[in-house]
Amino acid sequence: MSSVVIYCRSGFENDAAAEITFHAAEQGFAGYVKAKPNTGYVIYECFDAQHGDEIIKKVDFKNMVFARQWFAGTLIENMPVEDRVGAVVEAAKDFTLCSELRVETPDTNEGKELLTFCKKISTPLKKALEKRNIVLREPKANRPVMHVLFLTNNTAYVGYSYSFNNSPFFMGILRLRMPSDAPSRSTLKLDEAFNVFIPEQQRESRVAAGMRSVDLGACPGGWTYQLVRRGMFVSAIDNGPMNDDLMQTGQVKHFRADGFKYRPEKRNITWLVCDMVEKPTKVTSLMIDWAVNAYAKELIFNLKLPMKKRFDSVYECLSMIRAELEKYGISYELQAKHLYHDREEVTVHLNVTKVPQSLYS
Ligand SMILES: C[S@@+](CC[C@H](N)C(=O)[O-])C[C@H]1O[C@@H](n2cnc3c(N)ncnc32)[C@H](O)[C@@H]1O
Repeated sequence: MSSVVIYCRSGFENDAAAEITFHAAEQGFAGYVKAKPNTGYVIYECFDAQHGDEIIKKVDFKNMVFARQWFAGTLIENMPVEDRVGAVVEAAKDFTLCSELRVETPDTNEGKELLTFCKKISTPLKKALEKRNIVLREPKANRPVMHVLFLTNNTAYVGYSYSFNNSPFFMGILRLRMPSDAPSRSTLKLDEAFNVFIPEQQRESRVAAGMRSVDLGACPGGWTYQLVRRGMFVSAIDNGPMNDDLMQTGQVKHFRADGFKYRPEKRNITWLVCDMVEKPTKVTSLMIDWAVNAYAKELIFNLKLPMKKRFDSVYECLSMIRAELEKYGISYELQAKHLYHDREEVTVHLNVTKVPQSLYS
């Protein structure tokens, strides 16, 4: 496979392009990017036909911030309208047996118009692929996922991703229902972050009732709502007005204070979340301070992106975190993602797994 197809939010093609170029080069691969503004995807063309497959194995998908999904594939153009199924099957004939088929489109208005067609073709296509032993009848773990990304009704990229290194979601999008009693739509960002960053089998223990948390820039309370919903006690820091129903739960204490100055009295906070609108490097420095001083164990925060050089800005902040934590000998896991519910921002998760006690005692 000579192409890597990367899905992103429409308008972020340059950032997704810069990101795949960076990671491919870091792993020693050479190629070039084809990207058009507002198409919702970019293509990384490898100089060596084998490299598409190797890139989606060797570059850790968790390190891709702007990519919602990716796969290694080839472009099929001018499919005969009377036999598009045959054209896709022919393009996939040498694939390793895949566990499932996802017939997708870019997440754009044009893409949405194609979704009905995608649904319609899915059933005959799946049947034909099953017959040729390209896709299994029943999904099975630890097998590649086959993707068909329709760009028009007779043009598509056909390929596969590896289930150990991809997004588990259709079109790379986790769709969540907006709770009717949540105080703001931002609530979905934190809900999505918990779902994307914390593996399902660990969620019950790591995002648990009774934990203490701090929400910096909490008002009107969309993020606090998610913490309360999960049974946590929340210190909500903001000068603005907090949603009344949340205050009634008895789980929330509202402090009218500056989120950049507030620090907890005790080191008993599991979760720090932060949605203050400020320069990304300023928020990053604050998060580093909380991590280095062991004020919280797990942190989720948003970095509001500048208009230009968004890739550079995010990677600068991630480098700052790595450099500081490593300097202090702190063990951690760090992940950042341009979530589906994020717009001009990315969400970062920092899990501090070990802080040398000498740092804060
Ligand atoms: C994007 S809103 C947060 C929305 C919230 N996460 C929700 O889901 O409802 C940003 C909030 O940060 C607060 N804020 C900005 N700077 C702050 C600061 N220095 N200290 C405390 N709060 C701050 C603002 O008052 C505002 O309510």
